[in-house]
Amino acid sequence: MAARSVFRSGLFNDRVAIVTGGATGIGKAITAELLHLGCRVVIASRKAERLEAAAGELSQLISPSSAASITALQCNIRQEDQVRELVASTLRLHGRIDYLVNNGGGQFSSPAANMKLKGWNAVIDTNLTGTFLCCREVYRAWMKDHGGAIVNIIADMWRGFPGMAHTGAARAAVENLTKSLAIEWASSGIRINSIAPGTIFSKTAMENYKELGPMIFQMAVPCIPAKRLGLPEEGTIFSKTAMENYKELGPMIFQMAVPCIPAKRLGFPEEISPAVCFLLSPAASFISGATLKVDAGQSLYDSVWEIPDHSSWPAPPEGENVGALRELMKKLKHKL
Ligand SMILES: CCCCCCCCC/C=C/C(=O)SCCNC(=O)CCNC(=O)[C@H](O)C(C)(C)COP(=O)(O)OP(=O)(O)OC[C@H]1O[C@@H](n2cnc3c(N)ncnc32)[C@H](O)[C@@H]1OP(=O)(O)O
Ligand SMILES: NC(=O)C1=CN([C@@H]2O[C@H](COP(=O)(O)OP(=O)(O)OC[C@H]3O[C@@H](n4cnc5c(N)ncnc54)[C@H](OP(=O)(O)O)[C@@H]3O)[C@@H](O)[C@H]2O)C=CC1
Repeated sequence: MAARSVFRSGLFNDRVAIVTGGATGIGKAITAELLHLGCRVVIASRKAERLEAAAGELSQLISPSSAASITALQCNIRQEDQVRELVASTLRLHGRIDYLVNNGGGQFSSPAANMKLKGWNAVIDTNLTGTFLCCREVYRAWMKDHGGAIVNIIADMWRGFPGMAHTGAARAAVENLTKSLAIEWASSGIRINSIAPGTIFSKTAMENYKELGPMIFQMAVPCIPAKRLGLPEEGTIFSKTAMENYKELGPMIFQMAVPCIPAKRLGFPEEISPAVCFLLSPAASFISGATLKVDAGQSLYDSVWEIPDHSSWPAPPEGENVGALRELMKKLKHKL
């Protein structure tokens, strides 16, 4: 991958950053740009092999004259002891931590009614508790006395997140956590902000959704008068084999978003990393507790979640306005 940046090269010379999830997708683009700017970057996530491979690949981008370096440290951000060890190892290695990018995270798609408690907890633990633990550990071990900058990657959950209710709840909580910490830690010279990406395509992000089968069937339930899926012996929709046919639709979920994006195309990780670098940089020296949406306006526009036509709501209260509308509709019907 080629790193580019609109920022002055050397901007982050002698600075040290931890990027969780820094081996793939958005995190990898952030790491590449930080390296390009001279930063010493520690990337941290669960899959050691993928982490090492990414560190090897990204180290090729570093020019011999650069102060930049990259180190891979395995860490599951859901585990308090592992987060503590990540921070301690980074300090042993580099003696300082200037920046933390809480990018590691994710979820699966499922209607809320089908989520198991274990799945709900996995998503909350990863995105909310993991972010909290990383913030708290860098604060206690370094930033409390030396200051620093933190960026939390959240999501486009401004109108809820139907189909991924767990992540919507977790990311909204992280946005609020960002505000609390911006105030509690201001006196240490810490700035903390969030970035809310729109729909961003990367191979690893897409692979996470390869099994969309059950979701697609479940999404049909509200449209079925019986309000349940038909069984094979009833000659209708749902069967294991029918579902298998839709297993590979995962990647489509990204393409399906395009009509809802004012830019009429997907975003890419390299369109998130400059915003992260900006918020970490001295150019953002007066910005804290803020959230920057990097979504081409998607959050202001349309939603991929279809609400089927229905008449399930209680009737409106009778009165002159309801009566007037009824008369109007009757007249209109006659005209048509
Ligand atoms: C329509 C929307 C428009 C959406 C339009 C599309 C826009 C996309 C916008 C957002 C994009 C991104 O964030 S892209 C980033 C995507 N990348 C990632 O998500 C990577 C990280 N994700 C993960 O690791 C996982 O998704 C996560 C669940 C968080 C953690 O998984 P783990 O295996 O580590 O967790 P465990 O502790 O083992 O628990 C797993 C439990 O989670 C549940 N679970 C896990 N996968 C599941 C699945 N596919 N379906 C059901 N349930 C599942 C089960 O209950 C599992 O338990 P059992 O029942 O025992 O098996
Ligand atoms: N792509 C998109 O459209 C959007 C993405 N986002 C968010 O941006 C972030 C990056 O996503 P993206 O690059 O797209 O997708 P990826 O799947 O490529 O990245 C997710 C990264 O998080 C790491 N990770 C997941 N769980 C843990 C954990 N428990 N501990 C440590 N690391 C973990 C993964 O590594 P490993 O599995 O090795 O642990 C992986 O590197 C995520 O938080 C994602 O939810 C938000 C909005 C939209």
